[in-house]
Amino acid sequence: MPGSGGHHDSHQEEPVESGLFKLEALFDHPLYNMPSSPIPEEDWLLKMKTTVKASEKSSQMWVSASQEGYGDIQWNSDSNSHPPWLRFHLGITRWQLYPHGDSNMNLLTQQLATHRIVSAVQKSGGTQLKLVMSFPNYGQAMFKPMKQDRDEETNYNLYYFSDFERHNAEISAFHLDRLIKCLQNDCIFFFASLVFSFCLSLFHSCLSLSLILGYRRIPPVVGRLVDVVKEIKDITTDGKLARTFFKSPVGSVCFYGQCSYYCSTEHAVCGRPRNLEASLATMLPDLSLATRTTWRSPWRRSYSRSKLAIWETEPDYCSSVQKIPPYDKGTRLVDFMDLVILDFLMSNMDRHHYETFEKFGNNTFLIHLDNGRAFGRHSKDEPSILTPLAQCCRIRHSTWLRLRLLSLPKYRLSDVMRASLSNDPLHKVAPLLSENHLTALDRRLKTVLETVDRCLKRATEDGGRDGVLYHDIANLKDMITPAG
Ligand SMILES: Nc1ncnc2c1ncn2[C@@H]1O[C@H](COP(=O)(O)OP(=O)(O)OP(=O)(O)O)[C@@H](O)[C@H]1O
Ligand SMILES: [Mn+2]
Repeated sequence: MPGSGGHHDSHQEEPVESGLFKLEALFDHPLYNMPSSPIPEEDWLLKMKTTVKASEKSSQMWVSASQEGYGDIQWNSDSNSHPPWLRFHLGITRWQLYPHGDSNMNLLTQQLATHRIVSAVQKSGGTQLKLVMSFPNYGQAMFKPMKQDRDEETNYNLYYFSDFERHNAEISAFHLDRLIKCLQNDCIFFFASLVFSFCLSLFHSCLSLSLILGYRRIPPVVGRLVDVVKEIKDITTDGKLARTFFKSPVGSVCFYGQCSYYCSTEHAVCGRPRNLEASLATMLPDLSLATRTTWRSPWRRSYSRSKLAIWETEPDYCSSVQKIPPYDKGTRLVDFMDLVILDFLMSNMDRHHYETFEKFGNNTFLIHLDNGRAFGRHSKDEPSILTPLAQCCRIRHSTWLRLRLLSLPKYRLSDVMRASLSNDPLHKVAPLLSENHLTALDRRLKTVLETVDRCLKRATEDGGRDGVLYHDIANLKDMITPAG
């Protein structure tokens, strides 16, 4: 469905404060407070060695490192002494990157936003310029610089595969992911009668957490104003990066690095005159500790100006995907639909691959990395992103209920997103998403719900809705219907 040409719909822009109340109310809703069963040993991604022999101590990475700028840190197995990034790593499970209401998130994001940057080197591999930054406590973050003003729309003549990455898209995707993500397998089985008392006990701790409350498939991302001289040029050990710094005609400090897209004088990123907006994403555990599997999206675009992908011409494409592992079993197909919905809402056409942690095999959540090409246009929607949902007509029940919740005025998606994003440090510089983008979210949410409605209608005529809704919350069904 084409967009409304950029003009606002009838509802008035909400002040952030009332949005914050909505956000609190949303996070207080039972759909966002599912008690989980204890996590079995094999469902943790990493394990800390609890006993370290004195003889082994010196070989421990964080004890032996003596790089300049790093503090002398003594960590032991007591998790209170762990820095937030390590706690984040140790909290990753088969079904989510971090738990709901995780108090560690506040500290983690705060450190990303403020801690001294002791190293900044280019990330090898990616197609566009990005840096890996390190902090005194050995934490690391992926840095993506600002390339486009908030109100600017990507040129309509640019193909999705030539679009550039946006720092505010990375930040906004993280917030959106927290808001719409579904419940995970480990939360499915619980006693309905316990839910409300449990939620009540969570209520206070939820309220006291003003920041990130956890949706869990995108590593935490924050915005930060970086001094490109002090925090990159002066400290980098990456000679190739350092050589690309220059002063622009108006005296701004710019650099462009080395990569296969947009790394040239013409596409340099520039400070004002030295301050540059950027996104910093928490790094996942190193691949040597937790290997990841990369999966090609079955609905991948052709990445060609002229060719179409099979799914664009084959209406029955989903039935063949559903027969192929891992989409034939478990939650993979509905997890993929969750990703599709996220991508449609933020208009990300660049989801060619997704990753999972190898340790968990086929039975695990999908990591939603690389969201930089989202939020490029607000005045146009891209219905083809929803094709998998339209073709498969399959969605997690919990996701569908949450989406309905977010379509109600009481929890309106644009309002809770505005409020959530107001917690980011860069909000002070300018709102992370312009009003037009927020309005687009509500419009697109309506389209998603209409797509599911069409599926349900067709299924009801054919004899049952079970083919559409993947029942992950059967017990709660009657208690949490948003309309109720
Ligand atoms: N937070 C993160 N922690 C660890 N690794 C990450 C993180 N974000 C991205 N990566 C890895 O870095 C690589 C490049 O990141 P990203 O996909 O964002 O860049 P890109 O330039 O768009 O790459 P591509 O062109 O392959 O899509 C990816 O392969 C991904 O596995
Ligand atoms: Mn990419």
